[in-house]
Amino acid sequence: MNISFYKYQGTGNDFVMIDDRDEVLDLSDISWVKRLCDRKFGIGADGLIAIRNHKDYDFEMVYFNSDGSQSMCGNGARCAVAFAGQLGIVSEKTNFLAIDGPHEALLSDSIVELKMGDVSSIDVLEEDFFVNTGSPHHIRMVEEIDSYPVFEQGKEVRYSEQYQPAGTNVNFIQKQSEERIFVRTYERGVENETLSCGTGVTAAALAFAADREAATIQIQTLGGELAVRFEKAPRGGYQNIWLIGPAERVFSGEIKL
Ligand SMILES: N[C@H](CCC[C@H](N)C(=O)O)C(=O)O
Repeated sequence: MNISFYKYQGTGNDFVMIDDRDEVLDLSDISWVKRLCDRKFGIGADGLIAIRNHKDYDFEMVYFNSDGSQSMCGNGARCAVAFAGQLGIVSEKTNFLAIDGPHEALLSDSIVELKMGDVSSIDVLEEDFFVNTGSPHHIRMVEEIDSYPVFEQGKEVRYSEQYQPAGTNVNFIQKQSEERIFVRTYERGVENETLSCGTGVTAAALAFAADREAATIQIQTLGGELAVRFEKAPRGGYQNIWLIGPAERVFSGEIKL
């Protein structure tokens, strides 16, 4: 069976996007997901997203990491909103469903503002932090982030005993100012450093500015610039968390499944 696909990227986190509203894809068999994401034998991507109809929302996004595992993906969700705009499913505002629940998003030109789920707590782990922003994230503040061994250190934390069996994503942060951080991420399910991670920079911004009533943090990643806005919730935790940045179509094609 041949299928059409689009390739999108959000600050260098890249995805195969498929309009599966006619539900022809077998989402229970992940072998084709891994092949399409393979950078030598397939299209090549950090992840793959299938868009499906849903009776209660504009659309549903089903996200797969390149190893076939599923999770919430912030950059992928921003790209899904841009793709839904391209398909004419949404215009400026949308409500869609992802694995971690419903999300609101705003689309203007190639900028997508994505409302993330509320965060109930930030766990302090000696020098580090842990935050779940729809997917799990370990956060470590470092100096000299340019030369930091992200792959080696990220892999060690991702497979450490404390996170077995599910594992975690691992984000390294360097403070650049009170309002700006540089974030590099080792991503679970990609099992490598990615150029950016949407749920990761959201977790990093919350951990960095955890004591503020409200904040907008600019985040530099290897793949481009993102911003995260949030406020403290009255009964603890954080709410009105928005992930903001570009989402762009790179190319389209057809491939044999
Ligand atoms: N690898 C992550 C999911 C994708 C996260 C990242 N691509 C994002 O933009 O949030 C995980 O397995 O939890």
